[in-house]
Amino acid sequence: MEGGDKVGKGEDGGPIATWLNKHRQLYLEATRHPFILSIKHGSVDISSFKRWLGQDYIFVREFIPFVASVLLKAWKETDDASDIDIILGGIASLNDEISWFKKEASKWNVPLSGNAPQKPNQDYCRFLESLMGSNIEYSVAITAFWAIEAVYQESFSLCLEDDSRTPEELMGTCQRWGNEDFRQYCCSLCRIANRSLAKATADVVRKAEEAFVHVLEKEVGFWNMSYGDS
Ligand SMILES: Cc1ncc(CO)c(N)n1
Repeated sequence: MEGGDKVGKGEDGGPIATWLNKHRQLYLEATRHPFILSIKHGSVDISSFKRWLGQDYIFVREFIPFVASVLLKAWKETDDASDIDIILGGIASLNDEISWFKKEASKWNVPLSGNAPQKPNQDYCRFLESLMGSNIEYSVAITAFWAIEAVYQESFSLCLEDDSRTPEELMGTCQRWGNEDFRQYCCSLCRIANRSLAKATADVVRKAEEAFVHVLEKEVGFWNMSYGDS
């Protein structure tokens, strides 16, 4: 099965399906990274996993205000109340996620406080911040939001496929983002983004595509950071 088809298209086509084709190579780099494949194949280096865990906690803490900013834009710019419900659901699951990170970090002896963000993480967080301003259109922000969630969904669901040899102690991590509910949630975000883009000007659509590409690049950088040695 081709990667982008599962969480990408939603049911209504739209620009996102086109972008997934156009940027397929980069999308695959982000969703089939050697780090994820090493989890799937059972050969993952646990120190890489621990580095990813510590860094991702820092990222998720930054991701919360970003999602809050998307919620605010939705409230201002859309007349569809279900957008708010779906984004609010995302915020609720981030609340669970923070607790999960704390539990998981203590299980692996990964310190969470005083853990400095590495360069690719800083770059990614700065990019998130650049999307939080009120000058950034809802279509652009919701597209980035969808892409950020979709990369994790697509990546971790690979580790749950029947042929995977994911280590038992990493199954919880893979299920967190690879599960069916999270996939559905990503599909909802994709539909919202497509619908919003359908009403946007050509200039905004172009900016949203750019944000999508940036997310993919930042995700690759983030995986590389976890995977590298030291
Ligand atoms: C780097 C990164 N991208 C996406 C997600 C999904 O929430 C995450 N937790 N971390």
